[in-house]
Amino acid sequence: MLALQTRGLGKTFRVKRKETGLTGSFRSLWNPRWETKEAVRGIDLNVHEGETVAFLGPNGAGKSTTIKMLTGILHPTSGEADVLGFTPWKERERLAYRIGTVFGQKSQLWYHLPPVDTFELIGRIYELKRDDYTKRRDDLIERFELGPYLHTPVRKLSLGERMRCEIAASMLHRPKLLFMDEPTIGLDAVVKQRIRELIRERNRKEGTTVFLTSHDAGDVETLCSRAVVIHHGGVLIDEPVDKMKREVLSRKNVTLTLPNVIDYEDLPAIWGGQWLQEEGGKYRLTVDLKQTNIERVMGELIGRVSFTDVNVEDPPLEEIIKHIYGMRAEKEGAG
Ligand SMILES: Nc1ncnc2c1ncn2[C@@H]1O[C@H](COP(=O)(O)OP(=O)(O)OP(=O)(O)O)[C@@H](O)[C@H]1O
Repeated sequence: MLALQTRGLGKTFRVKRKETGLTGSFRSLWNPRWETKEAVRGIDLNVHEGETVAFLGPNGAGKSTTIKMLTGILHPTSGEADVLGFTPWKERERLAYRIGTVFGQKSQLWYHLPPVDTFELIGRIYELKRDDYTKRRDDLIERFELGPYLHTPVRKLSLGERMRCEIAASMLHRPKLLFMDEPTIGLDAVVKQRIRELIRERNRKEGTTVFLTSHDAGDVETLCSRAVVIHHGGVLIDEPVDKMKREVLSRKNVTLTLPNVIDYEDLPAIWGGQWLQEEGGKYRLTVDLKQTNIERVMGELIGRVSFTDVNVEDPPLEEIIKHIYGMRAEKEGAG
């Protein structure tokens, strides 16, 4: 069964045209000129119940605008969407009972209240039966380990603590479909990983469909089974994450901080690795995990370079997407 379907979904904004110079600024104040901006241009998507979909793309690609249309916050300019049997912008309230939303950059918890009070309010807003609500709340508190800060006002929580509460709150009414816009933004690696596990667990245990945007390749790799990449408002790639992993997610960036700035030529050749740009005393090595593994690379580095700090992470998603374009263009050229 489909949880979500769109056909030609598009959104155009009307924006004031920027005029140059002082005279232009005054003119646009009294007599603004308008132009249209196509944020989303005809997206076709099918998401099945229980799927975990990463909705990716560079800054300004149209991800948030699409999520806003799918949750009923924005009216589209063109096209259709069906989310759990509802047309989001026409049946927003009814849809709200069936979906959960998490916006990493915007808190949905009451800032001055402790999370436990927000949970209580949500329970009442969604008219949850008392026994069901208590059981569900206590289960989420236990799984998300919220006990220690349940009674602390949200404004005093760390970002990681708040995000766990945000996600638990979005799940209180057992939504069938979760929309998450950058749920791990700004979190440290350990908290990110824990949050991914918790979302994945809900997907496995309750079959919750997850539709997530992120700039973090780790979110895609550990959480999602399918990746949809959009660019300039249209779908470019729609494929299983496993395929993407085989092609491009098999790389890691190792950043070393050296005590002194040295010449690139003095850096040792590392099997399966390639040295990239330098910033100050930082040197980046891109490692192809199809050829080697991090343990081996670290072994080689420790014996041959003296460094003061090391950091191993996924390449930025923008880099991965660029790499995909490059590979596809090469293939098409060769074919
Ligand atoms: N209310 C608005 N009025 C005018 N233009 C808008 C509005 N909202 C978004 N846009 C424009 O639409 C385009 C898509 O924006 P959107 O926020 O959907 O991108 P995004 O993929 O979510 O980007 P990011 O990764 O930076 O959050 C951008 O060019 C943006 O400037």
